[in-house]
Amino acid sequence: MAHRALLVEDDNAIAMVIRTALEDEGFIVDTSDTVAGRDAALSRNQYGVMLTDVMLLDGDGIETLGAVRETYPDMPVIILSAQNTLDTAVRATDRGAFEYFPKPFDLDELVRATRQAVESRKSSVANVDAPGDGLPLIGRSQAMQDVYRLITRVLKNDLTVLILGESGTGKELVAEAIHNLGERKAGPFVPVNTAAIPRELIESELFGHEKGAFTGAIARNIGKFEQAHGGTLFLDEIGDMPAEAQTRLLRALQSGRIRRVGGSEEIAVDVRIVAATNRDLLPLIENGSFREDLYYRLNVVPIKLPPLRDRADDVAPLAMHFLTRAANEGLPQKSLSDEAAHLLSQQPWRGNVRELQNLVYRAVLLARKDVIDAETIRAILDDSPRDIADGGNRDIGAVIGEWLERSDFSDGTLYQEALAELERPVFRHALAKTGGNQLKAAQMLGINRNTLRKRLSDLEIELDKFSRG
Ligand SMILES: Nc1ncnc2c1ncn2[C@@H]1O[C@H](COP(=O)(O)OP(=O)(O)OP(=O)(O)O)[C@@H](O)[C@H]1O
Repeated sequence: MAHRALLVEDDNAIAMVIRTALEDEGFIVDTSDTVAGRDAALSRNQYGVMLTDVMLLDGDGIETLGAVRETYPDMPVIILSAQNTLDTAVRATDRGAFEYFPKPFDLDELVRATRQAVESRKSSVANVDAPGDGLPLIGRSQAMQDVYRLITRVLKNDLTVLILGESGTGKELVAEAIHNLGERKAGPFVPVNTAAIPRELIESELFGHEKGAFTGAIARNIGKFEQAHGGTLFLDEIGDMPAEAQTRLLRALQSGRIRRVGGSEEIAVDVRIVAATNRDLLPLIENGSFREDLYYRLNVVPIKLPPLRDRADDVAPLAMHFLTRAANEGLPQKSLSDEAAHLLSQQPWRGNVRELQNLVYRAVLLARKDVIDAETIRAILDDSPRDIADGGNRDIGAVIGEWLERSDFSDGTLYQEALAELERPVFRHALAKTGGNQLKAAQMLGINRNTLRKRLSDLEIELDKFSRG
């Protein structure tokens, strides 16, 4: 049986393209370009699915969707939007949209979703509170649109989410958005950085301990799982979790119960798990340092955050966002010249959004005029760890050859000098990657934090070049 679809779109060209594609698929398609026309069509015919634009000639297709959903609760609605913000995506799904397609969209994917919608006839979302002031996630690139769509799919359920992406891509921000926009928002959001806790304390951190459980356990301690009861537990840097803790975590996830270290009682906990890592877990599974069964438990809904260099369109809006934020924090109000914005959009951003944020704050402090120009940006970039780190790409053999031409190293320092030449770019890369976070840098390097601090001082590496603000 042919399905009837209602297409509400005021851009004639887009309407024509979608209509043709759907008709090719066997749909009978009616079109309308206004809210009033839509309502009239709905009252005349029964539709298997409606596809609607947001901004229509006489109103907002999302704002008026609630009434449509009330009258036709079984009709799936697909939103087509040029306002590609997380807010629009959330607004759309809150009003009961089945799917959300940011423009420009992939036509094949839209047709597939339309077919799926009429076949399942399920309305994905019931009435939900307005999203409130959810955290801002800036960026309208296609890659971020995909992220927003995934986020909206996990807001009304408790599915475990695994957020993947390089350091500084916004994994924690996404985890917070899932919590703050979801149904557990009244409960606690409890982040745990599993890499930052000493190995011997991680179980007690997660599950708590009873008084006297081990030397130093002078009082009962409630772990993160129990603290997150009714809310969301955000397990960050999950790829760095020690093996024993992985086993206990898996057991807790399977049973929904935890046991405090040194305790005998099993305690039921109601938590939503959102995990994140900047490491590629598959090789860790292969080499035995990450449990495969835990991986499958966590990887129910993977959300991959793209590196900033793959979404150059997002750079300028993010920079503007940080300028506003800096001003709200009491720093001088600055704007960005077009040339400066263009220059920023061309950088490789190895430290991703965090690196951009640090740079914008430095620019705000450095710029003498109200408008941050390309020259100021260039000066910061030239002075940044990236350049110095790239210096490490020089062939170390050639460098040593040059030294030996100039000196016979009779003072016996060749070995030390050569090591320092190697260490400098390694440390700088590690610090650039972690936005100046010494703990994380030390973990990446596999050296003690105090050793790192000492070497940084010996090598006269200035930390503030890498850190925020
Ligand atoms: N899309 C975004 N919009 C606005 N701010 C962002 C966005 N993405 C990241 N940020 C900001 O960049 C900084 C780094 O983000 P976040 O801490 O979430 O990254 P992460 O991926 O968890 O990093 P790590 O793996 O190093 O812990 C934060 O200050 C965050 O607010």
